[in-house]
Amino acid sequence: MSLWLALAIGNSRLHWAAFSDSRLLHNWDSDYWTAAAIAQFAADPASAGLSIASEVSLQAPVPLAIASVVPAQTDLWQQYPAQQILTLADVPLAKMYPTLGIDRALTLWGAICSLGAPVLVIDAGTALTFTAADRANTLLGGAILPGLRLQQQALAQDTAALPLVALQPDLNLLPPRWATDTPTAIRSGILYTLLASLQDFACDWLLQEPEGAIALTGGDSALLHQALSQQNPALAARIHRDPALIFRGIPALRNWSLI
Ligand SMILES: Nc1ncnc2c1ncn2[C@@H]1O[C@H](COP(=O)(O)OP(=O)(O)OP(=O)(O)O)[C@@H](O)[C@H]1O
Ligand SMILES: CC(C)(CO)[C@@H](O)C(=O)NCCC(=O)O
Ligand SMILES: [K+]
Repeated sequence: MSLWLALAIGNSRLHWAAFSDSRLLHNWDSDYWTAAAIAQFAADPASAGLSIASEVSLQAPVPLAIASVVPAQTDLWQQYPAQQILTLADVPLAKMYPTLGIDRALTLWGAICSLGAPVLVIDAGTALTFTAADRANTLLGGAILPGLRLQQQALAQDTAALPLVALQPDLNLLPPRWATDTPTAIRSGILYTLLASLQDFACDWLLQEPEGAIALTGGDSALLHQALSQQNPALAARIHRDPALIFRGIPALRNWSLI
């Protein structure tokens, strides 16, 4: 079995998937790697302690498809000998604009490959993005806002009195909306407005495309899906959560040849 990896470089961390031919075996997240760790991995992949290492034989260097929205990280990984950097030109979507993030293009393409078009993707990452395609795989556009952690950090960093709070101490319990202490007021403000944004974009999407699919991915997708299922169970049930969405369409990219 020949193994290759896909690496999506986000603004907070790395997202990985292991593939055997076009089959996605397994996906996981990690912190950023140092240049030394990358060089070590190129020479001796088993040394990285990847959890797939025991199932398959790892040839050095393991082929690696990279999608990055962080130029400094792209530079670092360009030193890796068996990499292919994915670009918008590889993604078979029409009407992409030149500065569209490759993660948004790939995640949308992944959603089309797994759910079909038309589809709306909600990526709850460092930035939270909405990105939609019509039934002809044409990008309709979308929106970008600060994600959950970024909102918490912005409040804590740019005010004197507001602390950095844990967003939801109990995943199964939405905070009271009308809070009477500071940490709960922050949780309420961020969570209820994010849920409102999500519902507003989703409702607009379903007006436009009543049979359209909706996919949710990103580091905060579990929390947001759980919170939404308490607030709006019918909408939550329509939303397909898939942490590996960005990887689903990589084997079906343009000119794809397993690197
Ligand atoms: N270990 C972690 N590091 C960073 N964020 C985490 C972690 N665990 C959970 N999160 C949550 O995940 C969110 C970031 O999501 P994700 O990891 O998908 O972002 P990213 O892919 O690095 O960023 P982007 O795609 O927007 O550039 C944060 O808002 C945070 O609440
Ligand atoms: C919006 C983010 C940060 C989400 O990861 C990324 O897709 C990006 O840097 N995009 C560039 C701008 C755009 O997509 O319009
Ligand atoms: K920036």
